[in-house]
Amino acid sequence: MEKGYFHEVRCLGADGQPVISMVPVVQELARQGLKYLPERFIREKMDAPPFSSNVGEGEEGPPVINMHNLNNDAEAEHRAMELAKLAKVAKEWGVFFIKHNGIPLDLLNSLQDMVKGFFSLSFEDKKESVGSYAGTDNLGYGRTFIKSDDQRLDWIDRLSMRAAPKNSTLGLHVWPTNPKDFRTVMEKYVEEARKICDELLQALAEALRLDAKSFLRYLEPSESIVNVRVNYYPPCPRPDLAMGQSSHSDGSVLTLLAQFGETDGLEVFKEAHWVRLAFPPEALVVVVGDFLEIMSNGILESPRHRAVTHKDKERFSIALFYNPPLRAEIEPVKELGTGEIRYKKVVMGDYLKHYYDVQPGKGKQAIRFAKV
Ligand SMILES: O=C(O)CCC(=O)C(=O)O
Ligand SMILES: [Fe+2]
Repeated sequence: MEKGYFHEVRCLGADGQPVISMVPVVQELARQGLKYLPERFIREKMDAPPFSSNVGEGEEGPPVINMHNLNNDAEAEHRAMELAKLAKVAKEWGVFFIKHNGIPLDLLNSLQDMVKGFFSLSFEDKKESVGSYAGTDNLGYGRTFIKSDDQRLDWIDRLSMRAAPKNSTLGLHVWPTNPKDFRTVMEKYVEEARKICDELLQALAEALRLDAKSFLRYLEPSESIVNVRVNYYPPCPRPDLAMGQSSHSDGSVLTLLAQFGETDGLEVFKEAHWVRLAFPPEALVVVVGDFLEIMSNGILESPRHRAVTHKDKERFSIALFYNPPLRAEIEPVKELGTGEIRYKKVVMGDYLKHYYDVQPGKGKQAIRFAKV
């Protein structure tokens, strides 16, 4: 391989012993203008991208939810209609767009400047800006879900941080110090995003005719956990052979996804097809996570989803994962328990440990841990 920049990732070698795997920094490969795809990024046929179909707003894609109408002050009739729409899309897709979400446009623009500012730094400056990698490889600047030295790699670089509870550093220095305002801006965004998640969790419970607090009661503001992950997919020499992010479901209650610009890339698995979602301008995406699947006794299912890459275009997405504290015990809502109970009570921390143990898995492997 060319003169290289590498993420050093602790994982297991062929003999099962811990090794440091040298994972190429994808952005640096793209900066070198590679014309071919290095072998470690070539995917097996089965999960290669070509089986996708494209859908946009108003076609067969998931309808856009208008947050104005979900507001408690909205006209009763409008609210009831929006709740019905929400129930339908959440059940059928497990993923949907929201508009009129109340996040000021200038905040989203500043966030974009911060994120792009960080990724425009040299590799050395990024390392200096972030300070340290996480002990496990799921926080900090680098790579997630590298399990073995010979694993096929996604075409992605990442920056992951814990944004709540506030000031929970876990002893890590994962917040960039350059750009200077990165943390302040991201924390402002997280504050707004969290309000949206709370409103949605209340609305989802009502949409399923449950007590409004059924899901929210796990997410006490001072204790709940917000992890933010910036996904950067640089231009890729062979999008037909590579994957930006492999098929997975999210280890969250809800995930709120923002992307910059209109370059698509998110695909959802529905009725045996990968469906490429076109982002309406200024919309955010909401993804049902594994914990909401458990709480709703499978009435809502966390969708398998993945991200593809483009030949000449880069793409950024910001995923915000919203979760109760690690000691919380999650179980199907009691009111749903009149029929068959399909999920066991799980401790958040135990489930997440399992989730990280099986990732990168084949789609929805982790949830089996919670199935009765
Ligand atoms: O980049 C995307 O659109 C998908 C990101 C995602 O699914 C994740 O980070 O969990
Ligand atoms: Fe995801």
